Amino acid sequence: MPFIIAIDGPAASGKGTIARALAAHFGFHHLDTGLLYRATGAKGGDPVLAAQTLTAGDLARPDLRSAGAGQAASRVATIPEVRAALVEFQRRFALQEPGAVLDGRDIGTVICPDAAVKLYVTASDQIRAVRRAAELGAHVGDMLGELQERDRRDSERATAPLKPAADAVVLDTTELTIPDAIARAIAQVDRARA
Ligand SMILES: Nc1ncnc2c1ncn2[C@@H]1O[C@H](COP(=O)(O)OP(=O)(O)OP(=O)(O)O)[C@@H](O)[C@H]1O
Ligand SMILES: Nc1ccn([C@@H]2O[C@H](COP(=O)(O)O)[C@@H](O)[C@H]2O)c(=O)n1
Repeated sequence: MPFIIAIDGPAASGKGTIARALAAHFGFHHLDTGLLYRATGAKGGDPVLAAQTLTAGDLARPDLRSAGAGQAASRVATIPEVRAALVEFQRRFALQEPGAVLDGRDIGTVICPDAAVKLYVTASDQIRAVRRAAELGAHVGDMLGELQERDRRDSERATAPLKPAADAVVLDTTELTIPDAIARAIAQVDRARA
């Protein structure tokens, strides 16, 4: 039985940083599920058809990390048929041996409700905006508005809204360095594997 780690949380909270580090530490596969929605939004045309026909090339577009691609992703992510088109790929990915780490918004609640470890990674709005602004070379105020708008859309949508799973461990990275946040996540996984 593969070991599944589900990581959810709001935008720029540090999910991807922790997910990549856990995958490297434990030798697991990693899927950044946000990339599926970013690629769907960036493809244009009918979003449902875009999600149904995603290719490796779509996921390798160089413009997917932009704030605009994040906004487009969160709009198509409100469409139930788009989400449905992406479920099977994510669940199949999660079943790879020896284990997999998936990060997104609905991994612990919808995609992998039986995951062995569920982390809900969060941080204050302000610190997330500062970190994302540094990453993209953008203004903190612009990033703050962008993140808050996306979080609101993600939390308020009817299908698979952003929320912690009832059995998720909350990891607030506001006051944590990257190595400290990773160490806490590794400790949670070690505890579950013991
Ligand atoms: N604990 C931390 N301390 C300082 N910077 C951090 C910390 N965690 C992550 N970062 C930085 O914050 C930015 C956002 O982190 P990351 O991309 O991991 O977030 P995310 O939740 O995966 O974002 P998204 O929702 O857009 O996929 C990155 O530049 C990352 O290096
Ligand atoms: N499991 C997921 C993952 C992502 N989304 C939507 O995609 C947007 C971009 O995600 P990032 O992780 O790359 O920031 C995000 O704002 C969500 O709207 C999702 O719905 N479910």
